[in-house]
Amino acid sequence: MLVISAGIGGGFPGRADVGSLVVADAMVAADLGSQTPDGFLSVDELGFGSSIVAADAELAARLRHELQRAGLAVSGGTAVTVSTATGTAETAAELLRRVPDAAAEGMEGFGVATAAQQFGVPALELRAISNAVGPRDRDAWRIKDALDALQAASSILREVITS
Ligand SMILES: O=C(O)c1cccc(C(=O)CC[C@H]2O[C@@H](n3cnc4c(=O)[nH]cnc43)[C@H](O)[C@@H]2O)c1
Repeated sequence: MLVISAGIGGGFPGRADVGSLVVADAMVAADLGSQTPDGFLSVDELGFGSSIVAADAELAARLRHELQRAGLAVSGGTAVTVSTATGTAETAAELLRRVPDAAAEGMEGFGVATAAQQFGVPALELRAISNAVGPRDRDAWRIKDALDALQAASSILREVITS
């Protein structure tokens, strides 16, 4: 059994371009914690749990390889999960400070991966990039391009998980 969280997402500039795919190595709840006068403390630092779930490394690597072989642009890195989509350069920079290998941003991945983990089921997160993570520019979102990339990836995904 395998749980896959797939959807559109933001891409960190220089890591994942609009229209490309990210197959995450890890899913991180990047804003789960507490603000303090001295900065953000994660749930890990607070001692309340873990903000990271690792993806199934072997499957993630195989999927990236097959997507590349099919001519699709794909990268790895961490998929951060947030409850407020990033809309400023400052927040994007803060997320990269917290999660230096962040490649994509979405709103569901960590929750899905945590549920899978609780049932002992491996998880993957696949994001097709519709927009850059940074200053909000709704007109620049390319949802159709991202959905086209996701559709192209889905048949390859099916082959990888059934082979
Ligand atoms: O209009 C907006 O500014 C806006 C802000 C947050 C979310 C939305 C959506 O309609 C999409 C939610 C959906 O898409 C994923 N997604 C896509 N890009 C991002 C992003 O840069 N940061 C976080 N989530 C993103 C998300 O996982 C949801 O599934 C519109």
